[in-house]
Amino acid sequence: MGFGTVSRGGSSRWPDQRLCTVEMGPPCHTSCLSRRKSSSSPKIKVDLDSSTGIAVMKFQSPPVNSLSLDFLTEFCISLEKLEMDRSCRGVVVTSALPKIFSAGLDIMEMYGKSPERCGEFWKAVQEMWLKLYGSNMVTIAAINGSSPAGGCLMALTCDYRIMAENPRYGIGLNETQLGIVAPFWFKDTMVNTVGHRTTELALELGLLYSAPDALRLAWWTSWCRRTRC
Ligand SMILES: CCCCCCCCCCC/C=C/C(=O)SCCNC(=O)CCNC(=O)[C@H](O)C(C)(C)COP(=O)(O)OP(=O)(O)OC[C@H]1O[C@@H](n2cnc3c(N)ncnc32)[C@H](O)[C@@H]1OP(=O)(O)O
Repeated sequence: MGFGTVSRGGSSRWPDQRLCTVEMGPPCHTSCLSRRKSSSSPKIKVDLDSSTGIAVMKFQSPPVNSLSLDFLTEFCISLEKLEMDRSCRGVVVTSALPKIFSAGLDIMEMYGKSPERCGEFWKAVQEMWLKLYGSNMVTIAAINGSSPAGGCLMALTCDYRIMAENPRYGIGLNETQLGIVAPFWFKDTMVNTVGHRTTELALELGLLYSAPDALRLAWWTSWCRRTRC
């Protein structure tokens, strides 16, 4: 898989060349197996291959990988651990569930909760964004399913995006369709990737894009024809 250039950088872990290639090669032989580190929390599984420096973080929170307080907390802890592991240079975030990358913020977290709990949840959403956006590692979203609203934010916050091509999968900040205004920093993250005009239209109409449509609008430089990638 090949990826395009980005405007961010400044970390020693970024490759010298601005064009970065990630090889997802055949299964390793025995000597390589010892270089693999796995860790699993209830909602997130992480596999780090120290020989390549690439970690794969898989979301495993059925039914839809919604971003609950628990999920976000586990996500931040997993990212921090990788951040502290000097053998890790890049992380691929993806889903272990069929058809869904992430359904976005957990709606149940925003209903009938105490002000304290709401505050804690909202802080965790912001923390996820800050940690992912500010990561020293190369971050890649392998979007193997639908990714509305907060799921889209997470993908946009990564340095690169690859999406599986399937007409049933949509990605976008569709909050308007839900009667919610996307927070300004959701909007800014989208502007940084696809520009003002596309963002304006997408947010006004609450659009969800298919992989080829999103590619045309420069959401990413690659998409994957397999339904699972
Ligand atoms: C306290 C906060 C203070 C701050 C206040 C400001 C708040 C502003 C927030 C603004 C930003 C908002 C960002 C968001 O991300 S809001 C969430 C937006 N996401 C959605 O609306 C997704 C809706 N879901 C879907 O479109 C589909 O479910 C999906 C395409 C993801 C999957 O479709 P599928 O047909 O496969 O599955 P189902 O629809 O049958 O769903 C299966 C079960 O999953 C539950 N579900 C779905 N989405 C969510 C979700 N986001 N949170 C929690 N639960 C979710 C769904 O209800 C089904 O459950 P049941 O099986 O129990 O019925």
